[in-house]
Amino acid sequence: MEALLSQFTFLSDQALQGNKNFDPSAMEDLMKLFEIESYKAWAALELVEEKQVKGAEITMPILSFDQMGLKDELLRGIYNYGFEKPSAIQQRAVMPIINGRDVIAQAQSGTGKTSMVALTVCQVVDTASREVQALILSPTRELASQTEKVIRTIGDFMNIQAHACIGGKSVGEDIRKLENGVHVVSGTPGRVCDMIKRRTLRTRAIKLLILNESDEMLSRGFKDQIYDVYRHLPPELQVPFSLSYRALFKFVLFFVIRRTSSIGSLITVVMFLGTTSLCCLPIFTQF
Ligand SMILES: Nc1ncnc2c1ncn2[C@@H]1O[C@H](COP(=O)(O)OP(=O)(O)OP(=O)(O)O)[C@@H](O)[C@H]1O
Repeated sequence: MEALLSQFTFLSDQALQGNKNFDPSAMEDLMKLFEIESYKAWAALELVEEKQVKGAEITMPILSFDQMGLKDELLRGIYNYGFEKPSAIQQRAVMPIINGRDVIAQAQSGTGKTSMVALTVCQVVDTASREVQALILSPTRELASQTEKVIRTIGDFMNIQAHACIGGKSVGEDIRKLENGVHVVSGTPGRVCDMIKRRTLRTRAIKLLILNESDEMLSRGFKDQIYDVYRHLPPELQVPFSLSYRALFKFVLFFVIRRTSSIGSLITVVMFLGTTSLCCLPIFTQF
């Protein structure tokens, strides 16, 4: 796997630098191999107890919200929302994100990914500052606005200010809200890009860019807009991705490689396989 990854980085660097020796078909072949190898690795890991897995750095699941070291007001918001304990994906993915890692989190629908995004954002944001510190991009208006609502509800006791920046809604209202100052923006790529270009959405304090259902965003043709947004963000940005369950991993890997080959980063992959029961297979991959 390590040899594959270094070849991957080599090829993506060639692509990024516009090297004329870059061979897209070699990249495609490598992607296929990588996918097969990854799935083999995950399938093998599924057979063993998490704590016995060797050769991969493992994040142990954190079984209660109390053990996550979250802000008191956030904990109140979580319990008030009716959550008693973290779901399986939350147990694995929340801490690595809070600890500043880029994370790829993939799990079935309804397993708590949106809530995971909401609670990590609430933890990372400093409400003493009124600048936008977290940006969440989603493929649909519904998901962007649902995410914003969960953030506002969970973050209610911390007085978090979130705004949904989505196509089809009033531009004037976006401008007014953003100029008043918000901590979090959850939006669709087109409208967010527009707000950034108008300089209404100021990006200098953004430390977290979350790509919600990133596979879906890329397959809907938002790739250029995502890169456009990304270009305007500070270089030391952290980028967690969420993926729908059946996502083709390679869409995201293209983005990850493109990003990590220029700045270097540590990615945590948290995946769940199995349709009837959840298997939790965290793998750290060093690029
Ligand atoms: N820790 C938890 N405890 C109890 N309920 C939870 C928890 N996390 C999420 N839920 C609830 O489970 C449902 C699904 O959660 P969420 O929307 O976050 O999942 P999702 O994986 O993003 O789903 P989808 O892919 O369908 O959007 C919601 O009703 C949410 O309130």
